[in-house]
Amino acid sequence: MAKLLSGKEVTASLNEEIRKKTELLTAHHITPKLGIIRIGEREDDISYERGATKRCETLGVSYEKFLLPEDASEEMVLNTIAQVNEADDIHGVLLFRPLPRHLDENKIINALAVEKDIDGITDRSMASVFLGKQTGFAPCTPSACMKILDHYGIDCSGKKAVVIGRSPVVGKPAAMMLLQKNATVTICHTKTKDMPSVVKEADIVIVAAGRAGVIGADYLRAGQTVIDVGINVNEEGKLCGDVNFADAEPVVDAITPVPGGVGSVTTSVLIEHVVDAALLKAGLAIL
Ligand SMILES: Nc1nc(=O)c2c([nH]1)NC[C@@H]1CN(c3ccc(C(=O)N[C@@H](CCC(=O)O)C(=O)O)cc3)C=[N+]21
Repeated sequence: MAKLLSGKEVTASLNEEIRKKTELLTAHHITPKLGIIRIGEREDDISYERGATKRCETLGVSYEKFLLPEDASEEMVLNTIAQVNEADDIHGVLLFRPLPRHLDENKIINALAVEKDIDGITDRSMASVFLGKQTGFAPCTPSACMKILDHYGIDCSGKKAVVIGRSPVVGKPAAMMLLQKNATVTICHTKTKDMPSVVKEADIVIVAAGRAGVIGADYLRAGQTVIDVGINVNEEGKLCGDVNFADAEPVVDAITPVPGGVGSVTTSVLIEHVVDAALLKAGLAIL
């Protein structure tokens, strides 16, 4: 039976740190504020938004939503970004991805002020992750994976790590963060040959495949730590990961559940980044 890596436990300790930081801000009459830009009505954007606004409320962070229709023009979106960039009271911005197909994602993302880019989506933020520098915020989801490994004292140095998925939001930055922790890193993707045997070699597996339950026992072995990034809704309407939990759990050493794993930590990291952005702006912290 695997050790359960509870996101709730990591979230609880992160929330403690966030509270200390908001107290410092309050002492300086500053309320940290999150700006949320959502284009359209995508179900997973809305569930992330619901989680984030709820967490804002419990942690004393304010927020403002900027909701645009699915068919919003590039000009409308760029105007909204200019508005949040200029808003003196907004410290960090969450712009949901992917954007609707008719929009130039690269142009829009890079219009966001880098100091407000708390989900590390701009090229400049991403470059700091790839260069191992702390000059911007790292994307929240791979950061949440690292927080879970740190919290449970899972040492990556010299270990074989496999990341399944190469998306700019999760897979690629996760691989760079594992490299920063001195792991030997392999990235698997849809063109990888004989993925099960590659994944079996790993000591640490980060799964961001983007498809429900696709990683089963044939990919896994005893001794592994498995971090499941997937948040999918199955036929019964229940949340499930990219790992087939029932198959994996009896085999591996440690695994994150879904729900209650990476997703809940991601939301806390997002709020921590808003608070950090407010501290940085006020000169109360340095990166
Ligand atoms: N720029 C950008 N960054 C993202 O990270 C991003 C995005 N766009 N677009 C949408 C997807 C989807 N996504 C979710 C995160 C948490 C829950 C979620 O359900 N969270 C629950 C916990 C779920 C659990 O316990 O596993 C909560 O926070 O309470 C859902 C979906 C992020 N994404």
